[in-house]
Amino acid sequence: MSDLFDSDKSGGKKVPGGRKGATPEYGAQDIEVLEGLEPVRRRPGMYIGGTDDNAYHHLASEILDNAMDEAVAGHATSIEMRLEGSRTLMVRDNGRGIPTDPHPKFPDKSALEVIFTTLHAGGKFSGKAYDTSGGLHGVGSSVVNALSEKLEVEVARDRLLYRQDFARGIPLGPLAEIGNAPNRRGTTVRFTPDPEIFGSQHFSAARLYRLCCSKAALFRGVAIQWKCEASLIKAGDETPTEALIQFPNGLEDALTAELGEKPDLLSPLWAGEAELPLAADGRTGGKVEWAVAFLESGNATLSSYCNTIPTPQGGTHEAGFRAALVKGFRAWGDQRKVKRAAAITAEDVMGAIAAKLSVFIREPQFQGQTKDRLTTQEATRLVEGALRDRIDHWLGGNPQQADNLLTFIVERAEERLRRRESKDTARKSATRKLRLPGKLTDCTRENASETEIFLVEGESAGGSARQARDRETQAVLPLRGKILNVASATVDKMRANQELRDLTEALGCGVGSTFDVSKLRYGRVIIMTDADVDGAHIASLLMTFFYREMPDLIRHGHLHLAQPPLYRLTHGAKTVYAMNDQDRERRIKTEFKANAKVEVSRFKGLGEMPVTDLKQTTMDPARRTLLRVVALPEDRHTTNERVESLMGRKPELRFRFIQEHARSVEDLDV
Ligand SMILES: Nc1ncnc2c1ncn2[C@@H]1O[C@H](COP(=O)(O)OP(=O)(O)OP(=O)(O)O)[C@@H](O)[C@H]1O
Ligand SMILES: [Mg+2]
Ligand SMILES: [Mg+2]
Repeated sequence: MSDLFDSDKSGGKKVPGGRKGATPEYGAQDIEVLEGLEPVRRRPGMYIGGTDDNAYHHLASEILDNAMDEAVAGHATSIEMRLEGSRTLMVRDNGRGIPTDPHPKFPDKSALEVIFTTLHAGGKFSGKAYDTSGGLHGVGSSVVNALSEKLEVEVARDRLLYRQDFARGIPLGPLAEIGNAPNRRGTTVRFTPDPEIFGSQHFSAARLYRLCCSKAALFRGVAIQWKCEASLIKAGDETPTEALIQFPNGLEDALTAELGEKPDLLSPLWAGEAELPLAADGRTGGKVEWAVAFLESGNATLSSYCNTIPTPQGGTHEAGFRAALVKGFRAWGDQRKVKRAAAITAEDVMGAIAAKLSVFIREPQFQGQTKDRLTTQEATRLVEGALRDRIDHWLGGNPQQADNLLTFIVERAEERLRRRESKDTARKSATRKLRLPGKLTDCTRENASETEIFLVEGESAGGSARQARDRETQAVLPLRGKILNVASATVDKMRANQELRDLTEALGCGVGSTFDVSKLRYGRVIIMTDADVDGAHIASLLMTFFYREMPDLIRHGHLHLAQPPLYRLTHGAKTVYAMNDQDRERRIKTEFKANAKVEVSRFKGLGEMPVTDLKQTTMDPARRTLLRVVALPEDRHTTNERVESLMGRKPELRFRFIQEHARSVEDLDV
């Protein structure tokens, strides 16, 4: 195992004659296969979400969760947690005891050893030994073992006492029978997290005590005995040194305790539990339990759990809970003919409650091993289904109280609508948040008149433009090389074209008869194509599109052409850019000494131009030159005709350009 760490052995050969600083050849010898528990020690983040304080305490959760699973399955009634030193924790339960017999697949090892030394070994995959367990991956015990400097397991089972010790995941000997245990059964795990992984971190008594309280509240059938040496409790911390933690009324007790002495309740708590429908095979479908306090102050909180595992990031069970509540209040409003209740959203209800929600379901799915979010799709429907009737029933049971709550929530909804309205007008419709195309890289400034959008040709130019831009004021939208030739396309075909749709969405101002210049999201729309024939063609197509579909955009002076150079001329320290061949010759003559050997490089496209060059010459508002597009002040009808007939060749002739320098704007005949 240790030679996995030995980079000399796994390092590849150097490439002969390779570039200076080149990496060694990359081949099969670079692909490592980590065995046993090695992956856990090498990448703890994948298993416990990091190596910080949360990760450290997650180790305690894993062991406690296993004891809880045993209790929830109906096999244990009592759990003990003892903080024995700042880094040593003991967890004991009176459950069935981890199986100690030889494992069928590994006859020379006990099941216990397999569980603690093998990833993905567990009794919770099939649902035969456990119904609604928090454990499901079969990695918890082995991960804690791998990350512990030492770990001891003691199992009392079949009147015998067994024990096995480990160090950093490696057994120090086989599972041994160490005596009789006539009146005892269950599992004890004692472990010390490895400072090699966690540095000088240690357990927080307060945090562990809170963990025990929340677990006990989630399952009334268990009592948790807490013990901790007084020296391990910080000064001023009220954590007891010893306590028997039990909540006979489950979540309701826990919520009451959490709300403190004088909660600003609008009604008594709404709490209860319900069975979930039986599974197809007739086994338990699990259950849902909840406690909800409606609060005047709106200090909203929601703690949710699945199979006693906290889900701080919510998930599908919370979605079902929210849906049941909001539908319940809307239905009550309907029944009481309160029209305004239709405006209630989940946000209005959830913002008015402090609540706890706990579900027990079979084969839950979580995001990752830290299980922060429940992803089981079915949970939404199950929870909503179980709670819908219950809330109707609760509201209907006390109409006076239900009306009061409804009024409170409707007021919240109306306040929300008012807030949104005033915010909308303040933010100006021009910068309204719209559905924006995915390939748009937007700028951060809100005020439309101070921003600009670059329309560029293709992804690679888009990449350069994104790097060269000013994130605050410049947005970038890459368009696929050849856009539709709008002059010859029907309106339907044009509107179905994805590139043009993305463009329209990004601008936000609509097209044709729905065009509204006040909704334009940017002050300047800048076409930035390569300085070659293709680039000019694409620019013409775009100008024609604007001319046909958003003529006012041009009339109000929003449309511009960027002027990227085609050449870079260097001699010594001096660098000059040239727009075209003519410009190049002129500049070589005028800007450099006669007979100087000027180095000329031609940019193949914007995508190949170094980002700093692109910024300096074309994008930086302080140095660039822009052409403003102005439609010839002709009768609209004739211009239109001429555009149609000329399109595909040189429609830009139909426009006049005004050159805008960084600081001055001057008319220019092109
Ligand atoms: N305290 C215990 N009492 C009885 N059996 C236990 C106990 N702790 C662990 N086990 C057994 O060991 C198995 C492996 O535990 P482990 O924590 O590694 O995985 P898991 O609980 O199945 O899943 P997860 O990785 O999600 O926690 C469990 O499935 C269970 O069969
Ligand atoms: Mg587990
Ligand atoms: Mg395991």
